[in-house]
Amino acid sequence: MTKVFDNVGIVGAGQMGCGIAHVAALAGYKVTIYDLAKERIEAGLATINGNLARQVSNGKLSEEARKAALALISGTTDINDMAPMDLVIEAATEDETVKRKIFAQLCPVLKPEALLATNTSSLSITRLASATDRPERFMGIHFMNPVPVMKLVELVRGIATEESTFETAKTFVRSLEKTITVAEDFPAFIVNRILLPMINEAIYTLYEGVGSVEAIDTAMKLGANHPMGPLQLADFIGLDTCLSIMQVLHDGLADSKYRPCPLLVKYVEAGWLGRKSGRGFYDYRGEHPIPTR
Ligand SMILES: CC(=O)CC(=O)SCCNC(=O)CCNC(=O)[C@H](O)C(C)(C)COP(=O)(O)OP(=O)(O)OC[C@H]1O[C@@H](n2cnc3c(N)ncnc32)[C@H](O)[C@@H]1OP(=O)(O)O
Ligand SMILES: NC(=O)C1=CN([C@@H]2O[C@H](COP(=O)(O)OP(=O)(O)OC[C@H]3O[C@@H](n4cnc5c(N)ncnc54)[C@H](OP(=O)(O)O)[C@@H]3O)[C@@H](O)[C@H]2O)C=CC1
Repeated sequence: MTKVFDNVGIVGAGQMGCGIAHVAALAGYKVTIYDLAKERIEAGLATINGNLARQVSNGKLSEEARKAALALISGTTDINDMAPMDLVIEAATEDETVKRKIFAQLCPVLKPEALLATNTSSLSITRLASATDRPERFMGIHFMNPVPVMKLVELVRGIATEESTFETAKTFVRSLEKTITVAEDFPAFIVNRILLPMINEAIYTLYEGVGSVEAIDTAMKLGANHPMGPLQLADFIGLDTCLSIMQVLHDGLADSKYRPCPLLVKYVEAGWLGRKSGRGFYDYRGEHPIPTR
């Protein structure tokens, strides 16, 4: 597959940043992951290594390809290391203030011709672009979780995104062997506009006592053939991210049907963010996940 450039920077060594680094390195890009804390980066690199090793043991990847991909990935806590990047994908926390602050620090470091993209799940691309020095070279490249497995990437242009930026992003995503869908710049785009209200409704179903965590997840897995139950999926996405997306839908579309369930708010306030914090609708701290309700 044709590579469009060599150096890809990722901001945020969370589950998405690491997943994007994983697939980009497998496609031959030199990847640098930036995050605030050294421990985050170390944990992220360990996760990538584990996921690559699993692909080797499943026969999906050769040992040589695993080693070659790992050798292409490095981590940094110094934003100045983003200077040589041709494309930077921001995959930090789903919070507009956090993302704006990152762009303010990142833009002066980048080459003028570098492309900047965000993996945001919901936020306005046009508004985020306005917080950069390059709205014409800025757009949404929205990967799905888990990135190494999910085939889709949503591409979202802001009002100022140039056609050449969009074309380069398409070539980049195709070089990762992902399928593209194009969404307009409306709150939460396509996948999350449809998926998150379903998850929020599952949380209301729990909140109103219609079913237990286990009943709701079993119902949707066996009754609707979903690979994961909606509460299991919410924990997998991260409850903070789910809440942020619902808030963007609620604020952006001004319709009460998007009101985040108060139980979701409570879990996030408790720091029960799902798998990444060890507890959400399930408790992951033991050998097997145990429903928390
Ligand atoms: C919030 C947003 O902005 C947008 C989003 O991403 S919304 C979320 C979209 N994602 C989904 O809806 C995921 C729904 N769940 C699924 O599709 C499946 O449960 C799943 C693919 C995650 C796991 O599938 P499964 O059959 O239960 O598990 P399993 O057989 O162990 O894994 C299947 C593959 O996924 C891989 N995998 C599972 N979890 C993984 C992870 N966290 N990271 C990387 N790879 C993972 C496994 O290694 C395996 O790979 P191979 O096929 O190469 O062997
Ligand atoms: N989870 C999902 O299923 C999906 C998420 N997304 C989107 O991808 C983005 C990342 O999500 P996800 O990976 O799940 O989130 P995570 O919480 O797993 O990771 C976010 C990472 O960003 C780091 N971070 C926070 N602030 C900064 C900063 N100023 N500079 C550098 N790094 C920072 C966090 O560090 P710390 O924890 O120390 O704050 C953390 O390591 C979000 O925009 C989300 O909406 C898109 C598709 C799917």
